Amino acid sequence: MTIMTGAEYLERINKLGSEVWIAGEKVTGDISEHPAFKGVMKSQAELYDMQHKKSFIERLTFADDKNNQKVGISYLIPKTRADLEKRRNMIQTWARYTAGLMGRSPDYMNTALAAFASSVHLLRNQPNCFPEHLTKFYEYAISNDLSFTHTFINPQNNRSLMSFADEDTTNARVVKRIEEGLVIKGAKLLATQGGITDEIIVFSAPGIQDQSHAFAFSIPSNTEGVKFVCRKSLIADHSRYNSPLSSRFEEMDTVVIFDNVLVPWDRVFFYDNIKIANEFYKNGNFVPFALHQIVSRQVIKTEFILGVAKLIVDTININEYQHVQSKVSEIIIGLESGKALLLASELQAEKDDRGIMIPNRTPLYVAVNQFQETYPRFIEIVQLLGASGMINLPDEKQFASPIGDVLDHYLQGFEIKGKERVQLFQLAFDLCMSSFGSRQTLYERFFFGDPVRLSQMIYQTYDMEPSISFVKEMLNKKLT
Ligand SMILES: Cc1cc2nc3c(=O)[nH]c(=O)nc-3n(C[C@H](O)[C@H](O)[C@H](O)COP(=O)(O)OP(=O)(O)OC[C@H]3O[C@@H](n4cnc5c(N)ncnc54)[C@H](O)[C@@H]3O)c2cc1C
Repeated sequence: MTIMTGAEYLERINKLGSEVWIAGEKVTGDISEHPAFKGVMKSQAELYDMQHKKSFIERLTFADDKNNQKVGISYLIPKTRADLEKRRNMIQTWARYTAGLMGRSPDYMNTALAAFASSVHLLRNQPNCFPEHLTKFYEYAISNDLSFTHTFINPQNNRSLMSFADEDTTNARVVKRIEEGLVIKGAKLLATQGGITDEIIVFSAPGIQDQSHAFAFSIPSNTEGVKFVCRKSLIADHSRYNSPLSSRFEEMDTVVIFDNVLVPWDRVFFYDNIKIANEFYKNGNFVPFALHQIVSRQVIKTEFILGVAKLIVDTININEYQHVQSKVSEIIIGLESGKALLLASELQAEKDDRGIMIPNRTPLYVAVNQFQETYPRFIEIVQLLGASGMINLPDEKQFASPIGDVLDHYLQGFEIKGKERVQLFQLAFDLCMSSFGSRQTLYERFFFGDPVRLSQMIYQTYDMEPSISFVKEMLNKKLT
């Protein structure tokens, strides 16, 4: 097999029949027909179909000569700056289709797996590490265009620095090491799209101190004992007019429970190695490659929010007010900064010893940390511009009813009919005020981790020596 079609994705996930719990019931039958999943699975399927369309094939795939097949660029391990540009174009093409609202479009985890595979050297000759399993699995994933979710965060029961002193009864951990593989028991807090992907990649949370928590592996989502427990669905309505975003892009978040799950050895990448667990992500290529994907998507999302803001401004004709212009400019500044930081990461990319082109992580760290603050502000700006228009939104049925013509008249905007104006504001509501929109804000606030610790990471990893020397030189300079 080579690149997957949408129909193949749907068929595969339905066939898996993973254990998914929602509203107190186990999903039975085709999950792609379930009201909570059908929108997002359809969108995901459409992304896969794009890989086959003449107009997108060049942007989304490359020829893997070794295996004589077409492969999604999301799996590409870049060797040149041109490869990085190709990656950016692929990510942004898919992101444009979802307005950047699907943080777990397939490229996110494909990129992560490619990053892991390009860091296998860190596992070589280390205790309890299996670099060959990772390489083989990466090739298998490419050949089958596998879809993934991932989970690493532990349940939020005790975040104290001393939590390791308590007995662990909740976190997913290795409870047995047997001939067939590892046995995992416990939970991981979050897997977005849990239960609607082929596989789940599971790895340790940062800063672990217990050997039994130090692992990385991938298993099929329907592995015996794996349970995905959903939150409530955030789809208000399946009508594209009433809920244009949540009806298509509500990804679902799940708690993942491992009930004595057997992970076969050939799927274990490492285990019982605290040093590797803490260093593999930090020193490998995961951070720069994942961040390059995230920032590429966030740029498209910002472009979308700018469009929403400007259309609201035009629709109620508030262009002339200075504060309105300043507010829209804030979004423009965010957009242009994001684009510049993304390009800076590519321009400053360097090849590592193995010839892999690594985008510079510093501008990407800055971009993602900045977005954690600016995204909620962009949402606030749309609310401030839209005002009461954000809430007074008759639905599609009202416009189709005998009162529709009257509404069309009284709810008209500047040079636009009522139904069209309300459609725009429905979209703004879904982006900023619906349950779906609120989750989007939380998502971006915590994308790639807690903003507090992310900014600390920038402090800890930034090379400030040139600035220090600069000041020291200035202090010692004698006047002539
Ligand atoms: C919508 C959404 C989707 C997500 N999807 C996924 C997914 O698919 N897979 C996945 O694995 N994860 C996912 N996550 C989890 C995400 O990675 C985490 O939210 C993020 O890493 C922060 O961790 P936490 O939520 O456990 O927050 P916590 O670590 O519990 O933080 C809670 C609060 O305590 C403070 N705090 C805690 N510990 C410290 C400390 N040591 N020092 C200073 N302050 C501290 C934080 O600053 C914060 O204010 C998702 C999160 C959200 C919101």
